[in-house]
Amino acid sequence: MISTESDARSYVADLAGDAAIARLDILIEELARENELQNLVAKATLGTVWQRHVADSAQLLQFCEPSSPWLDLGSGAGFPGLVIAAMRPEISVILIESRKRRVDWLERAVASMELTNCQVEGRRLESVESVSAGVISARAFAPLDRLLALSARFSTKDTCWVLPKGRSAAQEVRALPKNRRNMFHVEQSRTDPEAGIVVGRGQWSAKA
Ligand SMILES: C[S@@+](CC[C@H](N)C(=O)[O-])C[C@H]1O[C@@H](n2cnc3c(N)ncnc32)[C@H](O)[C@@H]1O
Repeated sequence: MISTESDARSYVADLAGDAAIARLDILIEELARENELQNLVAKATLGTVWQRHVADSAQLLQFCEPSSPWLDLGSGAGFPGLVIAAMRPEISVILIESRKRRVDWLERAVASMELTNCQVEGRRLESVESVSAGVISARAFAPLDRLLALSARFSTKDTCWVLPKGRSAAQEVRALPKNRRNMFHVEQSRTDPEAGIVVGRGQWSAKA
């Protein structure tokens, strides 16, 4: 379990190296500044930002082979999407976010971090043009059934899903229709012993 800030930083460095750490340091510095102006993350989490946000995002790389495009739904402050883009420059990452101030923040962060593999779709997911996603991630975006209904059209038989879901992960999977829920399983989070990540592969069909 990743239980200190230095553990979290080393964990990310081991997965992605110094260039990624340099980009993430920029993110953390700018996030602290921007959080004074808009509520991007809970203020209390800024002191443990490597554990609560950066490593929490980075761990998704251990559950899914990254492939393009990686769609991050409801990116908000940029987690996990900005972290994945910083750690995997060879993957194209699309951040989908509807709130204007957050879209502006994400665009500034992409520029400051000098990410050339990351694009911000500043609109509601419902109006984003369909693409075949290599990976779909979403942290704190929507209940699982709604998330799947909204994003089914981006999935193919090869799409990998990584959906941090906190304590409700297993319960949300159990609530899916019986004949289709077996494409998902729950992995334990490495940053929070009580949290689960819904992981799956395949195409979700919006119809039963
Ligand atoms: C609770 S925040 C989570 C942000 C980030 N993923 C994180 O974990 O820090 C959810 C974000 O989803 C965005 N959102 C909600 N519904 C959306 C939709 N239909 N399309 C695009 N973005 C949406 C909100 O504006 C908000 O920024």
